[in-house]
Amino acid sequence: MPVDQDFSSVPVLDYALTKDPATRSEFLDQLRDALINVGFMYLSNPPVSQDDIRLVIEYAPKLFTLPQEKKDKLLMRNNLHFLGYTKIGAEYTKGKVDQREQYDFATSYECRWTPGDPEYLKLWGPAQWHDEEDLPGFKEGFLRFLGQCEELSYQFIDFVAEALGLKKDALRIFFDSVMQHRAKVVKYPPVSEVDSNQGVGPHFDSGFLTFLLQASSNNGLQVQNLSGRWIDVSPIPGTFVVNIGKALEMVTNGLTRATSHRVLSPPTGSTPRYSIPFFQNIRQDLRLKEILLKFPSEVLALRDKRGSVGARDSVNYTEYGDEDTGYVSLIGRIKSHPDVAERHYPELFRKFFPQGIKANGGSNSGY
Ligand SMILES: O=C(O)CCC(=O)C(=O)O
Ligand SMILES: [Fe+2]
Repeated sequence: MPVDQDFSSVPVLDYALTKDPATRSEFLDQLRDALINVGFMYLSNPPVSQDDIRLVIEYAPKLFTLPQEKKDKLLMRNNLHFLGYTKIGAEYTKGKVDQREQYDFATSYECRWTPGDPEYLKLWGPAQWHDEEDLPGFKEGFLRFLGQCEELSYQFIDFVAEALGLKKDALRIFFDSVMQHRAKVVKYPPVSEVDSNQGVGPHFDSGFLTFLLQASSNNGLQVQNLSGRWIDVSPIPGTFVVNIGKALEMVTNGLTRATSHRVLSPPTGSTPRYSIPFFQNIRQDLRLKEILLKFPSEVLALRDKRGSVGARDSVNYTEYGDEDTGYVSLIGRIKSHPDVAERHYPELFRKFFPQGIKANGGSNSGY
């Protein structure tokens, strides 16, 4: 694509347009363009209660001001499902330490792994929560918020199918009737308080769609355009930022773009930045290469007009296609959280960290 047609800002799509038959196709046209050419968009007027959005944003800083020993009780290192609290310094992207503190939560789910099953079934299981008296109302409010994000993620995937010229329910084959999706609450301290400005290093998300709430007014999130330039995604109150993961890019044959993104730490003297991403998972037992979706030629022509996207700073998900999606996700988690892997997945840990954690660090985020 000629550089003058490359994106220099992230488009804003208004979900209210989907409600009226007269404006629905306008939404689908904007969505198609954003999916193919940008890979990122803001979504205004999302079907998620603004009261619940305000509620989870209000709780975000409180999760981190709890005494350290309370946070440590929920350490992800002690959790088979990679759920819980991660201190600064324990997470890596492309072998470099990310300067962020975070909790990984998830929608409700009981682990289904039993001996003899694939190990990746251990990835899904119950989240860890603080005692009710330490954060009254948080668990209930956050789960209510996650339920709405989940519903939005299914509605949105149907719009993605339609925008790409597929049947409305064509992408539903990637979901089981019972699924687990994940979400995080993240804190990025100012650069003066941490070791580098790598809030999170350049990466692609791994699943289908990500819905991100920017929970403070700080800049910091950036996406890489087709020519490799970093573009700011400044917070717009009341919106979600929606982006595409590697799995969706793969099943759409590169039609939709998983776009490389990163977060720079807030500058010295700034308040911390907070964010709340929701990650839409897909079934764990699929091999993406075996699933062929057929797109209309006029839609494929739009991809060809865009051209192929050159190498990005991010790591790749080359395993997708040949392995079960659950295994690919597990590898992503192992590389991002080697301390969890060392404890709960010793064989895979040795495979990916033959010299131990310190020698080669982790290698990607993926979430
Ligand atoms: O915090 C953000 O704004 C982005 C986080 C992100 O990209 C991720 O965790 O995958
Ligand atoms: Fe991400």
